[in-house]
Amino acid sequence: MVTTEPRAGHVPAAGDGADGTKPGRASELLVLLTSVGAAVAAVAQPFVLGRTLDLLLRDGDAGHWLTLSAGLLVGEMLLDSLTSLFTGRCNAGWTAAIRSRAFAGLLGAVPERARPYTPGDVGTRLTLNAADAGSGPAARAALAAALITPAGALAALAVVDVWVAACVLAGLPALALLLRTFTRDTGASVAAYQHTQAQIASRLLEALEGTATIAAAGTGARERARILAPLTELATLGRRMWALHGRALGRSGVLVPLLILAATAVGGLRLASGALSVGGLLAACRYAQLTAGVGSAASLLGAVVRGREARSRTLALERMPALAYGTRHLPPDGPGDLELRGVRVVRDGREVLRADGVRIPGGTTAAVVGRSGAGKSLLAAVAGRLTDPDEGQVLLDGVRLDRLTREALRAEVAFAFERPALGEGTVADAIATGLRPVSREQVRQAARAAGADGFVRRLPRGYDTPLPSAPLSGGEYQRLGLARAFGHAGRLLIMDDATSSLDTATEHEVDRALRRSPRPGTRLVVAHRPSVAGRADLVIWLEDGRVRAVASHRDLWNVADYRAVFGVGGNAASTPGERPTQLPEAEGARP
Ligand SMILES: Nc1ncnc2c1ncn2[C@@H]1O[C@H](COP(=O)(O)OP(=O)(O)OP(=O)(O)O)[C@@H](O)[C@H]1O
Repeated sequence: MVTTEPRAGHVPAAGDGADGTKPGRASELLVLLTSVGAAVAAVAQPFVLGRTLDLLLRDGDAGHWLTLSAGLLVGEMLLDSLTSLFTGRCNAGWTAAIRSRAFAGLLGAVPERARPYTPGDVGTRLTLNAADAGSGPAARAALAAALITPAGALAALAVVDVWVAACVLAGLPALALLLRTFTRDTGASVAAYQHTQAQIASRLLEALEGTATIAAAGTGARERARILAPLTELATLGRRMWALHGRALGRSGVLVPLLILAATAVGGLRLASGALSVGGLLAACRYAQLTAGVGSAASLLGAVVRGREARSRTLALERMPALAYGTRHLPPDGPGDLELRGVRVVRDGREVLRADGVRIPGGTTAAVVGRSGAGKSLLAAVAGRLTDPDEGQVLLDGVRLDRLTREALRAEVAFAFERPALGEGTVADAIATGLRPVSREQVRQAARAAGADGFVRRLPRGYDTPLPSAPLSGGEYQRLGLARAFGHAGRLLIMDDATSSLDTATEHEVDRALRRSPRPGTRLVVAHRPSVAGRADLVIWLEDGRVRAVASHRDLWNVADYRAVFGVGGNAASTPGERPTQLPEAEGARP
């Protein structure tokens, strides 16, 4: 049975309650309650104030109406302050939850699916967009309350004087139209603005990664222009958003006073005809003002629209497809037999890998060899289930990888990459990080096997040196990545270009140390050097995504096409089986 890994969005993320409840929900409710309370107080005020005025004019004593007026005023102020407080808490809670869910979605996704998202784009989604999305719920609650005020005010106005109410009602469609146009236009601009922001961040990060290349090529000015190119568009979009805001405010700035003026005029006529008291006129004018205040919802509406667009960007990370895991475990003490059966990988409608009947006996080392783009990394990814093949199966000790539990898979299959991501802890942390706890002694052993112990001990604080302050070369960093993989290796270790920065002698030492390990396991090594392929027990030779041969390096070396993979020409026999020619001495390995 195959179970689906709990989706990132369903995993209680940092900031969620222990029961998985949404962190901002309580604050969101409080924002709604306090802003509704403030709206009710605002709607009640004109009526109470008008009544108080009438009583004062008539008797000179308004009694408890005066207290009620003061109470409503103070109450509204208090509720407004509480709304601000809860809005801050609500925004922070939602932002944290949205960010950690998006992050969890990204980390749990099939790496293949995460590839199109550049680091800059991801950074923008996790920072700016998460914050905008986190402000959305409170803005929505405030907007709902903000609509209560004009609706309530209109109803109260109808009670106070139906003619003034009719006058205000006649002007409302123009205000509604204004808000509708604003929402529509802002939505499109905000989406484009957020996209362009991400574009600039992506280009900046790309350039930061390639500073050495840029400096060497002297292309700094061109690079700067490339990064800043979308800035013109960003500025245009920003100006357009401000123009939309300005236009909405300007139009409502004309419309609202006109509406209030008309309502006051009608109220004045009603007062003159004796149909309305002085207090009634005061209340009617205030209600007209509150009803027309619907135009002020524009800024809240802007925040809601911005939040909605930003949320769709964080959801794209949160809902990335995750690998499904099974419920099976591997047979204990299995040798690590690996088999690829009818494997086919298709990308963009093109078959990029086909491997059928490829068997790697447990405890042996297999080198994956082929020209650039032949499918080596893809085969390594499929063999360790970083991605699933579109067809076929991969079996480890007879069990399909996709039937294994996540723990069984990751405990028994370790990866080492060309550019490992080791975090910002100490050197010891970098090696020890993994599914299983690793003792200090095991950290040292792994480092020794990876040829890292010597340089680590020369670091200012040895294994306790924080990585960001450790002056490491590319090859040394790579050896720490190897040490981590060795420290956690189960029955299958996959090394994808993981020794590319090592000199041949060090690489040879690493290989020897691995062979001496008490449980060597099976190793799949993506190899670019004949020396590595020469030391492997067998070679999987890939050509244009297909397995051209599985044989020993010694046998394959007879084939001119195979030698050409390593850039070695010569007129040796071009079919396997003939006597092998010698490897170049410089590579230090003979088949
Ligand atoms: N996500 C993808 N979308 C489209 N094509 C892809 C994708 N992943 C891999 N490919 C294609 O599959 C082929 C094999 O890629 P792979 O990275 O496995 O090559 P490789 O042999 O490891 O190359 P190199 O030695 O240069 O690293 C390439 O043509 C590559 O463009």
